[in-house]
Amino acid sequence: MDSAPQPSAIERFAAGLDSLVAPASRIGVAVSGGPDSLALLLLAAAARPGKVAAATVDHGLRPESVEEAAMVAELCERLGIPHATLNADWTRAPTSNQQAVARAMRYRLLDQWARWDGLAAIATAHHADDQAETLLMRLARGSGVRGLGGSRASRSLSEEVLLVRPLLEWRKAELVTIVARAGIAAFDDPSNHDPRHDRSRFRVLLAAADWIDPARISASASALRDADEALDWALAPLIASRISPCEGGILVEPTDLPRELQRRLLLAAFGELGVSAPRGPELMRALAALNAGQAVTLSGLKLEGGPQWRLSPEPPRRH
Ligand SMILES: Nc1ncnc2c1ncn2[C@@H]1O[C@H](COP(=O)(O)OP(=O)(O)OP(=O)(O)O)[C@@H](O)[C@H]1O
Repeated sequence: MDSAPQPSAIERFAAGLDSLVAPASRIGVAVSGGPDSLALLLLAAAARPGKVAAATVDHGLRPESVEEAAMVAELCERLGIPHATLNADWTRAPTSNQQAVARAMRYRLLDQWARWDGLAAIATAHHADDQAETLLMRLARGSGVRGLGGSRASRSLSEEVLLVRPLLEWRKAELVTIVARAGIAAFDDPSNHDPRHDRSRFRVLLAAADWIDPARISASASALRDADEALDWALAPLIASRISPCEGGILVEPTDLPRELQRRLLLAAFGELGVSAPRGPELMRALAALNAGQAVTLSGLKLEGGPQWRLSPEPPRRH
């Protein structure tokens, strides 16, 4: 079957993938059956022959999902690529926040599969148009540097497995062309057009504004991701030198730090006490109070301000 993308596309993809995962390593591709991940499959199969396996997660939440997984399995068989269908095993199918719950399940299953099959990394097909949608969505929610940076090209999925996104600089139209040229019919997930999802609304908005170039927005997201990584790099020695244990809690030394580093230091202190991060606006209010020398309670902690901040578990309330 001659479904291989153009040599220039394979070369471009291979260069990007090799910068994320060592060329000798076997990788897994996450293929939903949509055009983006089918293009990823074709590119990976051509760029790393014999070192690619594919998996489709059947979330069991839409009646068509069985057929979609079977179609990807059949295509992989024709391409000579090993394929696994990973079935979500819900003790209780999610009723609220379904997309986020399904995503968490998907990454868990993909990670288990990668470890079982000895794959160094899982690749997903997130692309520049996704990044642009994410940035706009998060701007509309008032996100900070981290949120606006969108998806990273590489992060750990677990201790043994990397999650890589080798298509972040590719446009969706390029991926659609690769699949169409190969004569493959992709599935269309109806939830991608569901106006109840923020992402669908921003997709429509971007498509209608032909004066906005998603690749430029994606370049901004990439610059913000670099800035976010630089801030984390600057924070690491501050965590070691400015957070210390004290009787019944921990002390934080915030003096002279810019507000964004104070904010990250405070988040690190929450982490050290085993408390998950509070919502952004709540954290900003607490930060202002601490800098004004006040005491506040947040996420079950008592925070006392001043030149040094003291964080301790909130005493149990008396009834
Ligand atoms: N059912 C699936 N089986 C295998 N891979 C999938 C499945 N759904 C999504 N993926 C992978 O994840 C990529 C992103 O998919 P999609 O944009 O639908 O997910 P998302 O939930 O919006 O993104 P994220 O996972 O970053 O939150 C796809 O291109 C594909 O590589």
